[in-house]
Parts: sequence; structure tokens; C-alpha cells
Amino acid sequence: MIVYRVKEIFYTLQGEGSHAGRPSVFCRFTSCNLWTGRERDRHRAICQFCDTDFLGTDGPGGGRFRSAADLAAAVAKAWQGGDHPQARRYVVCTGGEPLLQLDAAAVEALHAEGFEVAIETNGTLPVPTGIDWICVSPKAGTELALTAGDDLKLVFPQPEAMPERFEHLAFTRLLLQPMDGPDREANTAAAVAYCLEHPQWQLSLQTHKYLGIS
Ligand SMILES: C[S@@+](CC[C@H](N)C(=O)[O-])C[C@H]1O[C@@H](n2cnc3c(N)ncnc32)[C@H](O)[C@@H]1O
Ligand SMILES: Nc1nc2[nH]cc(C(=O)O)c2c(=O)[nH]1
Ligand code: SF4
Ligand SMILES: [Mg+2]
Repeated sequence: MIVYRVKEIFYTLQGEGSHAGRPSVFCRFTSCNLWTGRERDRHRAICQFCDTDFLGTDGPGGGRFRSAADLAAAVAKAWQGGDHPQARRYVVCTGGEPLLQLDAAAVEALHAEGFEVAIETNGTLPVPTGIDWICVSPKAGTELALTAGDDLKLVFPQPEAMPERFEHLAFTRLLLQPMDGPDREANTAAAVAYCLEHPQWQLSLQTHKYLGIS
């Protein structure tokens, strides 16, 4: 039986959010509940601005893993940082929407391989126990199932999901990330202006795109 479908597994720096700059293995799960991933469906998706190819299992390190232990072994194989007393191994589970697949067994197996486990999620699905770092990125037109965590990283601007709506939630940090696409420059300027006026919000840039790394 195939348990986990993964688009790609790769080692890079976390580009976004509070852990930007941290060496990380990215485990990108296939599929999302807010878009099919097909360009022809984008205009009618709930989430229309996605910057990611999460379809299939054909990326570097991707595949179909038959158990949590197999998945964790593939993640461990991708880690290139060795072991150091001041740097725990770090895996970022993303997608697609990782919470369609990531379960307590996978989190446990990743812990057993020595990883601290982070997740990037749209916040619409319940989380399994044991995840060490939760980043929720809310999407207009959806209801949040996850209203507490570490980073709340809002892609900006989304007219139907403005920052005020999320300020009362129980997150350690509130971040605005400029929406990439044809208006990235204007969106970045608008996000800078918003943070300057509302200092409870901080800017999150997608630094990997500026650096030209994955
Ligand atoms: C591709 S998503 C995968 C994880 C999950 N489905 C989610 O939406 O959080 C990873 C991160 O990229 C952000 N993102 C996606 N498209 C973006 C865009 N065009 N500009 C800026 N951030 C984007 C998401 O909001 C999320 O924080
Ligand atoms: N370097 C890098 N940092 C990231 N942070 C979140 C990402 C994602 O796609 O979830 C991402 C990504 O795709 N690459
Ligand atoms: S929820 Fe995340 S993965 Fe799904 S389409 Fe939106 S940004 Fe992409
Ligand atoms: Mg990305």
C-alpha cells in the first residue's frame, strides 16, 4: 500500500518566515485541497496565486513511500548538514497541502531520524500531534481550522483576507508576505507600507527567489 505521495525532497535554506536562512530539508507533499494544481483549473480554484508545482511524484527525491519509516529515511538521506550540537536537523513539510497526508506516524518517524519537524499549511485541516513548528498561511474564501501556532504568514494583499481578520489569533508572530506574480513589486511596497503603519506585522520576503536557490 502507498501511504505518502511526495513531489520532491530537497535540502536548501528556509526562504520565508521566522526561520528564514535556516538549513532545512523540504518535503513537498503532492496535492492540495484548494487547487487541483492544473493551470487550466487555476481561474476557478479557491487559491489562485499559488507559485508551486506540487503535482505528481516526479521531482528530485520525490516518490511514493510505503511507510512512515521509509519517508523519514528519504528525508534523512537528503540532509547534508551532518550533526552539530547547536543545529538540530530541520525538515519543513510543505506541498501542496501537507496536512492531507502528514500524520502522527510520519512526525514520529521524522523525530526518530533526529529531525525537528516544521509545517507550512493553509490552516484548513486539523494537525496531528507532535509537530514542532507551525506556520499557517490563511487563504481568502476558507475557514481556519488552525487558529494557534508559531508564524501566521499572510500572503498580501488578499482583499477578502486582510490582516485585521487574523490579529486576534494565538500566533507568536504575524508576518505579511508580498504576493509573487506580475504585481510583486507593487505588492512588496504595499506590504512594507502596511507593516510600517501596523508594527504588530513584520515583513516576510521569499528570500530564496532573490537568491536564485530552490
Ligand atoms: C506553496 S504553499 C504550500 C503550503 C500550504 N499549502 C500553504 O498554502 O501554506 C507554501 C507557502 O507559499 C506561499 N505562497 C504560495 N504562492 C505564493 C505567491 N504567489 N506569493 C507569495 N507567497 C506564496 C503560501 O502562502 C505558503 O505560505
Ligand atoms: N527555500 C524555500 N523556502 C521555502 N519556504 C516555504 C516554501 C514552500 O514552498 O513551502 C519554500 C520553498 O519552496 N523554498
Ligand atoms: S493552499 Fe498552498 S499549495 Fe494549495 S494552492 Fe494555495 S498556496 Fe498552493
Ligand atoms: Mg515555495
